[in-house]
Amino acid sequence: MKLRIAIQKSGRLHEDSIKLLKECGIDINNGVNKLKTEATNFPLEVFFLRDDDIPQYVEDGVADLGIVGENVVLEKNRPLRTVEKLGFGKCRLAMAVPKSMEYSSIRDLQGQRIATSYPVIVNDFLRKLDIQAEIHEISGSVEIAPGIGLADAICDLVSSGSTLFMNGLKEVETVLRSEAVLVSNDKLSPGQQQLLAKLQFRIQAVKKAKNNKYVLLNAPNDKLPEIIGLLPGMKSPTVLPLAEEGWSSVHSVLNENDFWDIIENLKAAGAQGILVVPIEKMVV
Ligand SMILES: Nc1ncnc2c1ncn2[C@@H]1O[C@H](COP(=O)(O)OP(=O)(O)OP(=O)(O)O)[C@@H](O)[C@H]1O
Ligand SMILES: O=P(O)(O)OC[C@H]1O[C@H](OP(=O)(O)OP(=O)(O)O)[C@H](O)[C@@H]1O
Ligand SMILES: [Mg+2]
Repeated sequence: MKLRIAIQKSGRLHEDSIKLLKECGIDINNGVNKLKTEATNFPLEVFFLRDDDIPQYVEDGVADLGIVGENVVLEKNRPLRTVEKLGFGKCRLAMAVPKSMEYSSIRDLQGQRIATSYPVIVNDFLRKLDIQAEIHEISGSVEIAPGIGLADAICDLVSSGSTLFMNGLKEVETVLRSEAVLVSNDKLSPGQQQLLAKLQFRIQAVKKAKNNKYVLLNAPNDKLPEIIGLLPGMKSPTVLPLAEEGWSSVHSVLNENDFWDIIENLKAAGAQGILVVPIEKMVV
């Protein structure tokens, strides 16, 4: 018994998808131009596909799992289960118009021509806002559309915004925020569900580790109560005596989100020699 997972053959999600499997301790040899491969140390077969085709393959049961952007999952509108958000491929689907266009609200798109590769999502978005617009579906290079007179506005994926900028466009509405997700169908056998649970457990440990840092610092013993009060830790911080009398080493785990604030406070409270170390896996 095994699981079959579909990942992007090439493009924005390809490398991060492979990296995630590797970080989960799954070794796959992805030879150039090889469209199918087996993991050597986990019952997993990997298919390399165009991302647009992944939802359909998973729905049909040709693959049991897929790694794909939420934007594609929504656009393809297939009955898939989102197992886990993966924290990469973060982007937004946004409306953009030429820089010179005066834009004050979504009403300004009434009656306009909008070019997009996401007609389903855009239609749905506009319908809910009661805006009628003409949607032109194009499969790529969407940002060029206003410049060549094909459309008045576009709706496409944005992350840094540099593609919009280079094409003389400005972002005016966020339609959707997206990241890569692990999806599955509901056809998994009990044995496959167990394998999926095992994979999900590893993914969660990798994700948690990425969001946290291991922090070591030295503190004079009289400052310990204040410093320990600043540190969350997995249970509580570890305190070990230093060779030098009156000093201790304090170890803890900090979340990426409040990391800088806590570090500043630790320093102000008298912590010295603060070391911050990445965590490889984290199981709580
Ligand atoms: N600029 C970006 N920053 C971050 N994530 C992005 C960006 N652009 C796209 N993505 C995410 O990566 C996914 C794949 O993007 P990519 O541009 O590689 O797709 P594609 O050209 O349709 O590839 P394919 O050849 O597989 O059809 C998108 O569906 C989206 O979820
Ligand atoms: O805001 P930015 O950082 O500039 O990113 C946005 C661009 O990235 C994606 O295309 P990609 O580069 O993946 O190429 P593609 O057109 O081949 O899909 C997307 O379709 C935008 O064109
Ligand atoms: Mg595609």
